[in-house]
Amino acid sequence: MAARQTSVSEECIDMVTPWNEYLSAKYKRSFAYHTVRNRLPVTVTQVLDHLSRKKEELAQSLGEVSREEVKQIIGYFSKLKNEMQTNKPLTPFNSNEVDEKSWNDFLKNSEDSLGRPLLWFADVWLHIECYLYRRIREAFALTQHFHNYDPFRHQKEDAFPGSLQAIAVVGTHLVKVCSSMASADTEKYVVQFLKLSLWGNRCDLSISGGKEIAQVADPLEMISQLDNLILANDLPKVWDVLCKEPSSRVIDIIFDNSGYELFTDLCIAHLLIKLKLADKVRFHAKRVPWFISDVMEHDFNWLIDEMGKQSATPSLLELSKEWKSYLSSGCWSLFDEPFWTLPYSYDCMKDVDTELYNSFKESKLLIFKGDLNYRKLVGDMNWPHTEEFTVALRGFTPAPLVSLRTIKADVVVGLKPGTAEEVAKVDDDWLTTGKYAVVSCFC
Ligand SMILES: O=P(O)(O)OC[C@@]1(O)O[C@H](CO)[C@@H](O)[C@@H]1O
Ligand SMILES: [Mn+2]
Repeated sequence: MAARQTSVSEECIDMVTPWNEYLSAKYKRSFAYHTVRNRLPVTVTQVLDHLSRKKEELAQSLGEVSREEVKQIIGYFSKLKNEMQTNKPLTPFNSNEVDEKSWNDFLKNSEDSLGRPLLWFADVWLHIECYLYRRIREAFALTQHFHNYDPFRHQKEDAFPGSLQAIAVVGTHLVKVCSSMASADTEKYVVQFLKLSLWGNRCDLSISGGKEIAQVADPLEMISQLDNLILANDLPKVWDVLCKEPSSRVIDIIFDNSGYELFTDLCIAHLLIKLKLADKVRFHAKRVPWFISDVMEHDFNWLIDEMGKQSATPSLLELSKEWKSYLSSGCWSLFDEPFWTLPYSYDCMKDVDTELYNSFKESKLLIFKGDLNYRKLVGDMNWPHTEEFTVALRGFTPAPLVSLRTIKADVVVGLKPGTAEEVAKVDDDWLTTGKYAVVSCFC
């Protein structure tokens, strides 16, 4: 295999991402570069620090062997950080996980025509960033005691108390709305809860560098003031899809983050069932720790259990009970297909996971949450901002779908001519802070 240049400074070009090119850290004036250069090493360092701090505690509860394994993991992460910072080739996985062949095939097939592997600062940002989280997973997969360890769990759980008040306000509102809604108000409330879930996507621990973000105390009050920050708003189209009486009564929600955002997603699922706009909701979570705050099965069950302990808020007790019964009756179901933690954009789903793609064909509506799902929908490419969402999907249209996403990466489509320029005038960093949002629908 021929060696490629590995120096970061030689590999990167001092420019913004050109239009219609893939986002990549090779463009020094891009968010991808900032992420690979600064944000991702911080994520690895935080995991390292966490383990170093917990070493004693873990050795006491798991035994002396675990101490050796913590050392092994720390060594793995130091090496990983070095590989990233010195722009080394992306190496294959070797820990016998269920998705290993898919990942290694992907890496092999991504080599260039001379057989040179991917590099951290040269290739598609989406692939690089997903690879990092899969490598974090591998460090634990290679051990015995930490095989299923989620190094981000403490951050996800620690963020919960800060959003409890907001959860209580929204939960109490949901219960009230469901018990007394006039049919003329149905659209109003469905749209309101879709907006709550949209803005819930601001709560992502990966954008805040792992720091807790407390949710505002009254999100109902807040969302009514944020409409002008939704730069493309297809909510009316979403409502039309939901009202139609097609053969399918199944809705899919492809989760993003745990905690408050997850709670708002479950509120939508609750409302859709109560209003008989769906008979079944299928949720899709991640099977490995992902982008710090993404929902895994444990986080999902943990949230519903925690709600069931909030005796000061009867609505949360009621919802917790009802959601458990939805799960046991099969009205709600949770999946964690390996596809979501592969690096592929969604136009590849049909070939890479045909079963998942075919199951989506049965859906009335696919609801994709968050920034990373958006990047995978539009292929992590720097589309002109006025490009149509449907074009950017490049054929990924198994069923009607909507993306509810606050903008945290420098790609966005579906804007009216002039909108991007107007926003850029007032906010330099409008593409990366999560202040603005889009609701983009294909139907
Ligand atoms: O998908 P989410 O949780 O909304 O956001 C994930 C995120 O924080 O991570 C990526 C950069 O590291 C960005 O796409 C985005 O900012
Ligand atoms: Mn996320």
